[in-house]
Amino acid sequence: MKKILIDCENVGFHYGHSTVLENISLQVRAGEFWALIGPNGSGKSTLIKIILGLLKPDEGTVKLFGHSAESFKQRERIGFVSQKSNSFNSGFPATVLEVVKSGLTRKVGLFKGFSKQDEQRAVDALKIVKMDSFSTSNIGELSGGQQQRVFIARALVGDPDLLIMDEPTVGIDQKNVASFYSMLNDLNREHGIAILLVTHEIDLVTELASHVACLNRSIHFHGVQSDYRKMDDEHISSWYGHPVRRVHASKGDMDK
Ligand SMILES: Nc1ncnc2c1ncn2[C@@H]1O[C@H](COP(=O)(O)OP(=O)(O)OP(=O)(O)O)[C@@H](O)[C@H]1O
Repeated sequence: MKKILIDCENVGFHYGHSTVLENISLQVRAGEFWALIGPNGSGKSTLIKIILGLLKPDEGTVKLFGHSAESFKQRERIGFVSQKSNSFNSGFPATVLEVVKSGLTRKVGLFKGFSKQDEQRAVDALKIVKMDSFSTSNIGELSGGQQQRVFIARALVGDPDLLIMDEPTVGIDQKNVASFYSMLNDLNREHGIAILLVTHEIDLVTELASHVACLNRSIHFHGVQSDYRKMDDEHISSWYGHPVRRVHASKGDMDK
């Protein structure tokens, strides 16, 4: 059995009197690719914040790599990319390489210089996301999709086992979304990095993901992708809160 990286057990969370999450039990294992889907306001970002240790659950427990989330020290084992990463304007004074290296500050220390080896790691991370030819460009001069690739490289530079992403394709134009997902597919299949991806793209991404979790305050389905695909749209619509019709993209669409 593969190692459990994220283990949520009966997690509950409230903002004031409003219950946002209840009874969430979810396990993400090494090498798996999870899509976390659900309608607006269903608690996806809140669950991610709890997993990242930014919010404390009111009920239940979260373990990361077998340790309680509070005592988990090896934060570099988890890379995080949010939906707000791609927001630099053209005047922002940092190169692509500098942005990627900033992902090492937790490891290296804020006031220590970067070594040659750190530099090389940043270049290697940029190669993985196919952005190495932009290393000296100013981050603000890149498109939203390119910036988001750089943020993936920044999340990868610490050599994580797990990448958590909260709607990383927000702001990326539709024609670049498929190639972005294709890159995630490579990260997962070729580099063995486990992925937990929050997304609204219920068609494309569930072709990619090995597992799917459907959230709307509680988990309505979690399991392997093939079982998710067998569910009928009416069933999904009933917990989604509005009609959902999935269009099954072929895997070929992803590789374009
Ligand atoms: N800081 C906060 N204080 C109070 N309520 C909040 C706060 N953040 C989120 N909420 C509420 O909690 C619920 C879940 O929000 P959350 O952002 O987790 O949902 P989501 O599934 O990520 O939504 P979306 O798909 O729209 O990004 C929503 O009703 C939201 O209004």
